Amino acid sequence: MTVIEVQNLRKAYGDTVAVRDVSFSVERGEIFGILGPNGAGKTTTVECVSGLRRGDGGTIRVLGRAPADTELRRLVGVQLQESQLPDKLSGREALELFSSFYPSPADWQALARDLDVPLATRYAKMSGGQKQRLSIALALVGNPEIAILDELTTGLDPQARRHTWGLIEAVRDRGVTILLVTHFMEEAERLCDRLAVIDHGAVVALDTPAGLIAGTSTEQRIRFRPSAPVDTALLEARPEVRQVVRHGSQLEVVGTGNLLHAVTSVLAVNDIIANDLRIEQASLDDAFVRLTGRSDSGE
Ligand SMILES: Nc1ncnc2c1ncn2[C@@H]1O[C@H](COP(=O)(O)OP(=O)(O)OP(=O)(O)O)[C@@H](O)[C@H]1O
Repeated sequence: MTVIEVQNLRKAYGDTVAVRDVSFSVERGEIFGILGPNGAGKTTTVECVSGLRRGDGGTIRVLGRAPADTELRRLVGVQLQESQLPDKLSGREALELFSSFYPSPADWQALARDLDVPLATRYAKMSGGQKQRLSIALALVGNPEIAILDELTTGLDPQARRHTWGLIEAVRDRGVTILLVTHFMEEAERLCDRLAVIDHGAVVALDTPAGLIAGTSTEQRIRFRPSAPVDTALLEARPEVRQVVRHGSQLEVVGTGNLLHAVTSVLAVNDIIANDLRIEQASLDDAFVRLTGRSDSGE
């Protein structure tokens, strides 16, 4: 069942067209990612879905309603990139206050424990990571059906980031649908069921992480140190092999299909052992570069 439907969304700020043409739909229970370089229009898109901004064109439906529908405040939890709270509010006060807005809130103490939110610290005194963890907890405290998380792990150290991924998966396992904006390829690959790659205000690809990677290249590279000299013509004679390159004592074989089987069977017939064998395949980074022409996501 579709819970978020965005069709031909457009939004400009004066002369700057932030979102040119964005369409995607999110199914109940999935973690749907929006990935793209800086300034691609990701935040503007999710702000329109959250009802915080109005698009100039296109349609958005969240649980069948228009984003501004007040009923959605109860059903959708939002964690935004730069949430600002009053400086004097402590973690405990913020969680207590927010949970009082909802008819059946989550156990905020358990959330604070899971996310390591400092309860006694005032907002102004919190580190960037602590503020971030508090804002994630606030997005989840109302027990929402949908959680919208923008750059949820930016500013967290790698360990805290991995811990947060586990928490997000646990939230999804409770049936919450998650719309996630991220810069991090590893995060997108690990967490998202499907991804929309946005560039210059438009969706340039929409697929599973594995589908995006497969669309990039089916080519593989195998590197190894042969235990004895190899007649490279024997490898090149195999249809799976496109190229064999020597790098000192190492051989690199580039090809497609069941390349590993092709290489190991040639070596086995010739009593050669492949030492230090490594296989390289296309990654989500490669897919991102192909789709956006940029070498990183702007971290
Ligand atoms: N309030 C605003 N007023 C004017 N221009 C804006 C505003 N917010 C965003 N923009 C511009 O709109 C474009 C898209 O911005 P947006 O924040 O949606 O992108 P983003 O993909 O989320 O980027 P980032 O990864 O840097 O957060 C950018 O050119 C940005 O400078």
